[in-house]
Amino acid sequence: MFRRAASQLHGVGLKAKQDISRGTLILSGQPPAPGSATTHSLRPTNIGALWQTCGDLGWINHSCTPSVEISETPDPKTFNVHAILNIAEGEELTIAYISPYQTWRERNEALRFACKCSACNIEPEKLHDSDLQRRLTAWNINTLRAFRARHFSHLAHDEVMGPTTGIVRSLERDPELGDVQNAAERMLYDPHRFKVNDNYRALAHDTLAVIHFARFRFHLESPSMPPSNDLATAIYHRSAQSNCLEDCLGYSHPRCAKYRAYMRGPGCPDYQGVQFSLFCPDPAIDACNEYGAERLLRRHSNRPRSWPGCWLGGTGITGHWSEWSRR
Ligand SMILES: C[S@@+](CC[C@H](N)C(=O)[O-])C[C@H]1O[C@@H](n2cnc3c(N)ncnc32)[C@H](O)[C@@H]1O
Repeated sequence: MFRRAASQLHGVGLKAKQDISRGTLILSGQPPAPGSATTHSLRPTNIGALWQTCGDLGWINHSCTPSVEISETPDPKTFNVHAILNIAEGEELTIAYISPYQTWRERNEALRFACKCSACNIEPEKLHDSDLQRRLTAWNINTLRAFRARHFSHLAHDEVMGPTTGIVRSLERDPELGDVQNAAERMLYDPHRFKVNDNYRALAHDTLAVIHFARFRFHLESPSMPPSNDLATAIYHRSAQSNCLEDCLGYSHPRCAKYRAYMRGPGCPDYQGVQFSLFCPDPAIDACNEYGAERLLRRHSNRPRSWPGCWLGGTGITGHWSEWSRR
């Protein structure tokens, strides 16, 4: 999948022998026994002992916008290296030796060598924005981690996704809920975002799912409250579990028991913001979609007119929320 080759960053590095898609397992290894010798001369970094495992890992150069990442495995004796970006054939595999969510100065001080990666060698007038973006990302990550520790450290994932009314209300009362939601949304949806690594993306995704679900539940329990702007997202996350709109929203359809709602989520290539589609698995029943959409709109007719960019799609239905509400 890769080979050793001369690098523009430093000496020898690893280069992709083929296109490698994001998420691919690139190599596995075992941390060295304490005191074992290194297999070639490496300067220690804060990846620490892992460098000493050498083999191929020891040849990966650093980048502040890395393309691979070390991930732990359930077995503490092994580690994996995954691609976190799509890597084209011939491109160098790079890893972050230090946290990339620091300013240029901080990163280069921590590295103790002059980094030659493209992020460190941008035009001087772009450096300020780049530093701000990285600081903001660090702030987002810390905010999400703190929120998670506050609310979920003691809960299993299933409990989080099916919160009791008490948990839902405690989430809704959290004074930082809006900030946390913004932090998670920036990390997931901001097209100009710094490329956060997969662990942080997953953290943002989970946190947002929980917040949306809490808001959705809160709205259902308190119909006088205006619905969250992210109802569609809540439906999506809920329906991912149940596959059924009836389970999600309490709607039933006379002819189709499997009526389903889903949102084109951020993992979808044509995702364009808060957007969702409704569809019926039976393409013959176009009316089924109309019916569901109208019910949904009727139920949420008290929502603000400014409810942003939601689309209804699926068999026979494409439209904007504001258009549908006028029908
Ligand atoms: C683990 S080695 C990587 C293999 C190294 N290229 C070699 O040929 O031995 C780490 C060393 O490579 C150099 N290096 C790695 N990434 C670099 C980068 N982005 N810019 C400049 N030097 C880098 C640094 O000297 C660092 O201490």
